Amino acid sequence: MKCIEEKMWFQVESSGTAVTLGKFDGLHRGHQILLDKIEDQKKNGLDSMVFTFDMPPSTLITGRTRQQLNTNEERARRLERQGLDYLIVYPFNDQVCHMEPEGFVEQILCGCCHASYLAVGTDFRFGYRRSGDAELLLRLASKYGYECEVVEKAMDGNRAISSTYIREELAAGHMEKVNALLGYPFTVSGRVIHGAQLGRQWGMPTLNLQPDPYKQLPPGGVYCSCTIVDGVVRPGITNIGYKPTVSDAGIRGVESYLFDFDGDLYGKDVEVMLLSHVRPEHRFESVDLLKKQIASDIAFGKEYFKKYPVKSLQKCYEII
Ligand SMILES: Cc1cc2nc3c(=O)[nH]c(=O)nc-3n(C[C@H](O)[C@H](O)[C@H](O)COP(=O)(O)O)c2cc1C
Ligand SMILES: Nc1ncnc2c1ncn2[C@@H]1O[C@H](COP(=O)(O)OP(=O)(O)O)[C@@H](O)[C@H]1O
Repeated sequence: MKCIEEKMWFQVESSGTAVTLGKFDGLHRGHQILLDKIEDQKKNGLDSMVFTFDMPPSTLITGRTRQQLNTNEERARRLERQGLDYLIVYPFNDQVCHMEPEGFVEQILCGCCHASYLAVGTDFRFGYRRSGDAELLLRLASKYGYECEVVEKAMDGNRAISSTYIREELAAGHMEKVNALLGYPFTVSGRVIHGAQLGRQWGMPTLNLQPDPYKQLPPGGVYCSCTIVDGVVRPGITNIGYKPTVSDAGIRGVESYLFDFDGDLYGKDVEVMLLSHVRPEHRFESVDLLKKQIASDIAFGKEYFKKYPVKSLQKCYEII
C-alpha cells in the first residue's frame, strides 16, 4: 500500500483509481461496503484508494479533539491488510477548508488522484462549509469522466451503523454489540512496556501497554480478550485501568495475562482484541484479595474460551 500523507499537491502513478472518501473511524460494517466497492473495481483495472483527512474535520472547526475508535496507525494497518493500493491522508488546513467542492473534484480527486470511480455514502459532505454532497459528485461525473456510486448506509435494525453509534456502545462497555457493529473485534494496539514486575511474582505475568491518548477505550475493568503476538491469536484476560490496589500513579493502562503462554514480550507490538466485559476494576483492601479475584477472573476467562473457541478469531484476524 502506498501512503501519501500531508501533501497538498501530488500525482499518483496509477492511471486510474477507484476512490472512497471519508474519515473511516472504526472501519465498521458500513465502511466495509464502500471498501468492497473499490476493491471490486480492480477487475476493471483500477487501483483502490481511500481518501481521508489527517484529523477529524470537526477538530479544526470546533477546536475539540475527539477520541477515535482507531488511531491513524491502526486504520492504516487494517487497510493495508485488506489489500488497499493507496491511502491518502490529506492535510486539513485552512486552504482545504475553504476549497469550493468542484475545485476539490477537479484538482484533487481527478488531478492528483486520477479518480475514475468514486464510492461514497448517502450523507457524504465535502468542500467549503460542507456544501459538496453525493448528488454533486453524481452531477459532475460526466464532466470529469468518472463513475460514481452512492451507497446506502448499513443498518442495525432501524439504526444506521455509524462511528457515533459504536462510540456510544463502547462507552457503555457493550463489547459484543461493538464487535457486531464493527464486523471484527475492537482492538487496542501498542508496544509491550515494563510494569512493576509484580505479575510474575504472583505467578501471573501480564503484558502492559500504554494506549494512544486519542484512542477511545471502553470503561475500566476486566475483559475476556485475545492478543495477537507475532501473528498468532492467544486467548487471555485483560484489565483496563489504574491498578488502584497497587498503584497511585493515576496512569490508565491495558494489561493482559495470556493463558498457557510463556515468553518474553517486552518491546513487541501486539494487538489486544476485547471480546466481553467481565467486571469493573476495584480497589481491594489487600493484595491477597486482588490475587484471589484475578484467579477467579482467569477461571472465568478459560470457561469463556471453551464456549467461543479462538480458532474463529484467528480467521477473523487473517481477514482484518
Ligand atoms: C484479570 C486482571 C484483573 C485485574 N483487576 C484489578 C483490579 O480490580 N484492581 C486492581 O487494582 N488491579 C487489578 N489488576 C491489575 C493488577 O494489580 C496487576 O496485574 C498487578 O499489579 C501486576 O502488575 P504489573 O504488570 O505492573 O506487575 C488486574 C489485572 C488482571 C490481569
Ligand atoms: N502468559 C503471559 N502473559 C503475559 N505476559 C507474559 C506471559 N508470559 C510471559 N510474559 C512476559 O512477562 C512480562 C510480564 O511480567 P510481569 O512480572 O507482569 O512484568 P511487568 O510488570 O513488567 O509487566 C510480559 O511483558 C511478557 O514479556
